[in-house]
Amino acid sequence: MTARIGVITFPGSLDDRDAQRAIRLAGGEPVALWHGEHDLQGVDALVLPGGFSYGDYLRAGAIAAFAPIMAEVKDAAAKGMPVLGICNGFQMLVEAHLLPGGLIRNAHQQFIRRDQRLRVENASTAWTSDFTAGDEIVIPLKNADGGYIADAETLARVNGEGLVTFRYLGVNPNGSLDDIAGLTNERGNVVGLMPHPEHAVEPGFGPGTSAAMRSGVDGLGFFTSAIAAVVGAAA
Ligand SMILES: NC(=O)CC[C@H](N)C(=O)O
Repeated sequence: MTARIGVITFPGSLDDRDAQRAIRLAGGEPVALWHGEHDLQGVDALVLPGGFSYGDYLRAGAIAAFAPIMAEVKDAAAKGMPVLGICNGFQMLVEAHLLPGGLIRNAHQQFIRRDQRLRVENASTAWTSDFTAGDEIVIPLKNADGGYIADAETLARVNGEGLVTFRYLGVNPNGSLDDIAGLTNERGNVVGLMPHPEHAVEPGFGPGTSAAMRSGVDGLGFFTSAIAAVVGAAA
């Protein structure tokens, strides 16, 4: 079977096309979905892409979390469908309470764009199984509101239960608590992160300085992982 992975476009989404392309390059079939509908078109997995949904008004991701299609996203996530939120998509997942904590303005108050080193902390999620815990990857980071916050109890829980999926390496670019760059839920099907795997899927176009074996294409593993999860579940 070919895994059908939906990419939801919101008003202000920027990286939906890149996410679709990444899915195709990983061997899946991208399906374009629209925020204002209640139809997931039978997809096997979902990507909430990066961008500036609703112009980041109120808080980044806060309005998108109430978009009509989010009702179906929540149902699908509860049933175990792999859901990936990238940057603005991560902000939506947090605002929709599908992942714990919050994302606030970068500590230095500036928009940042850099090739970011990350350590894979949890390789047992639907989106990270093609990595090994401890792997270092480099993918682009570009946002204004990437500072991860949580109360002390939540922070202890995400650290203690292995829900931290990625940590920033080298520099902490935005003041995120405990260098947290990405999280998963307990079940491992919902993952969100601030950096952008969909921009590092083609040799010659992604960052070229990775210490890992997937130099320049470190983002591809996210999509191949989810495809394997979907195909494995159907077998
Ligand atoms: N690249 C993005 O998705 C940016 C997300 C959000 N608009 C921010 O600036 O934080």
